[in-house]
Amino acid sequence: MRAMLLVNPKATTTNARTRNVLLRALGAAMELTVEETGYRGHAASLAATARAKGYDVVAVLGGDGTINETVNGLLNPVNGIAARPSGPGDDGAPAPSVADAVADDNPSAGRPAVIVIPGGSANVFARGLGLPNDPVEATGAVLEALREGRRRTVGLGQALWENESRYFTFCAGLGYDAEVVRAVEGLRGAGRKATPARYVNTALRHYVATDKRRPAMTLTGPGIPTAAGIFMAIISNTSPWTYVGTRPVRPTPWASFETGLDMLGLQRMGLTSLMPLIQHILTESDALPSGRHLVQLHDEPEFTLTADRPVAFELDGDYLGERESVTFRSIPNALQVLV
Ligand SMILES: Nc1ncnc2c1ncn2[C@@H]1O[C@H](COP(=O)(O)OP(=O)(O)OP(=O)(O)O)[C@@H](O)[C@H]1O
Repeated sequence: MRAMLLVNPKATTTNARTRNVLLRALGAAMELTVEETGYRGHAASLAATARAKGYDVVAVLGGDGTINETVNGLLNPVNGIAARPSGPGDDGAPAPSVADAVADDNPSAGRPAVIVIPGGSANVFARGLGLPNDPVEATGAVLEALREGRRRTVGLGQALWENESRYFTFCAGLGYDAEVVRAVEGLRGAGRKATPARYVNTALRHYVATDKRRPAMTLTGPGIPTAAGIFMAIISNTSPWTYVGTRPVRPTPWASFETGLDMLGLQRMGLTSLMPLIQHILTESDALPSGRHLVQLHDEPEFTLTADRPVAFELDGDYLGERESVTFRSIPNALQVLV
């Protein structure tokens, strides 16, 4: 089995020691090529190369940002760069190969499988797959999966806007949540670490500044009742949405890698509406949050959020600018993960 290991040396909890442990452990089980990412977007082009060269596996030691780039590289084989597809299942790639054609029913079969070793700050995708949030322990779990030939096929989300599209592994967001991601990215650019406390503090401070009077967004979609007056929306491909330390945060508790996309939209941003919601999503309850100011979707193949002015947009915790319309699609059976 041939594997390419992508290491982001700049990821929050990645260091030379874990890198060496992983190298030795995976190297004993597979024929391993190691590549360090040197800049933003590098993981996407390396993953696209791994797919083009017929690697069986792409392993990632890094955070959710590096995983996201890797997945986009695997699904958009031209240097990992996406063009806006014209219809469902068309990912802007060149004509399908024989392997792709064989894999029609299960598109994941035509691509390298993925190994995820958590090396970032939150590691939501790895933890959502049930891996321990420790790189050495996660390596042990992955080696066991390799020995037992275990792999899981997961669906992905895809966001499409203007002339671009991008896949996401666990979430996307429009509005307040993306404003907080943008603010934390600004702090990281100034040299601060992205700790759970920093996210919570930034969210609390930013709450004062966010627009709580004029909702910008409207939800539409095939078979979905139109809902206007939405301030913020969380789009989920799995649950939990994120973690505060070890505590899972579950605004869309029914979301899963095996179903379509879920969404939670907020039509009120006042504290009296937010406090019970925050309390609910921090519990382990499988019940959906309740309230007349909430717009909820479960297991949907496609929907669109349109805004009457540009709103902040994030995808897998990566800030992607301000947008006025984003369509979200579920891409079933997109990826095989050794887990
Ligand atoms: N050598 C590098 N120097 C600077 N940035 C890099 C380098 N390699 C990758 N990156 C970028 O760093 C970003 C963040 O990395 P990554 O997600 O792996 O770790 P993290 O930020 O610590 O984790 P999390 O995403 O969970 O917060 C990625 O989006 C990637 O584009």
